[in-house]
Amino acid sequence: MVTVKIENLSYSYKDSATSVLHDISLSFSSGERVAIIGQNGTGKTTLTKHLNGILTPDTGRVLIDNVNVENKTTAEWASKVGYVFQNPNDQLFLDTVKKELVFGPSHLGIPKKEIQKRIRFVSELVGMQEELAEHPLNLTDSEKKFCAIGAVLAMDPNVVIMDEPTGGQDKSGKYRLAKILEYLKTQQKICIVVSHDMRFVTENFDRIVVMANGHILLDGAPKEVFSNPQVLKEAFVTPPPITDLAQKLGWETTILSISEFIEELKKRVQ
Ligand SMILES: Nc1ncnc2c1ncn2[C@@H]1O[C@H](COP(=O)(O)OP(=O)(O)OP(=O)(O)O)[C@@H](O)[C@H]1O
Repeated sequence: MVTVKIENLSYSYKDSATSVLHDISLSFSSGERVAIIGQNGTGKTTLTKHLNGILTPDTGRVLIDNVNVENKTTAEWASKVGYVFQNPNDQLFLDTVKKELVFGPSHLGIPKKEIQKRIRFVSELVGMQEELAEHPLNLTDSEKKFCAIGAVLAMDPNVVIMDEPTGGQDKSGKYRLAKILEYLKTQQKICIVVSHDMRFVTENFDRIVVMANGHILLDGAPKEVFSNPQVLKEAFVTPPPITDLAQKLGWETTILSISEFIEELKKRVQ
């Protein structure tokens, strides 16, 4: 079990006159898959960087299992809070995929045998078992993302944060990501993902947090969130096309998938 609590967090970058995050309060509990959405520059990445101490709040605090994140360094939080950067080039720095996967757990003092076991499992989970000897620079952008995810999962953190993992992923990449999210849920991890891919978000998350201008506008289950087209418009969030179509047809039921659309259509023509 793990808990994350963000209490009245406000933040502005030192070189900026304007505040990025305004009095944000949120909490997450074990097994939750949460997507944070909202237009570019609204503070999603800035918010997630507070969860392992990359950034420190101006006011307010973040508690992981009731411990203030500020009380430890980012490196000390690594075993508990895994952070996958938006750009894998900001994260990968070794000359083989295997070394990237081994680096985290070996620095945590995990015994060699356990590390080997983890690498076998994680490399399969992220689809990198054939690329372990490759230099990360030789990987495709999609593979680099999975390598970066694998490097974080190899530390077995209870909180996993991924910034834009769907960026540059094709259908099979998104399918693999969905499988990873499913696995993390079975392990009761908290998984917080920043994404602009509304279809991926509606299909794979239990909860969606909508941000605009450093504020939380909506926070709830996908159906609840996407039943607020006016508020989403304010956040410059475009619902998945199928949801949009149903709303334009004037249906009160919030539709999130093609199968739901067909079911609703059948009811209406009967
Ligand atoms: N290191 C920085 N120094 C100064 N300002 C920054 C820095 N990083 C981000 N910002 C600014 O803070 C605001 C929020 O940025 P942030 O990256 O958190 O938004 P975001 O919602 O994650 O955007 P995106 O969806 O494009 O990733 C933006 O105005 C951005 O220009």
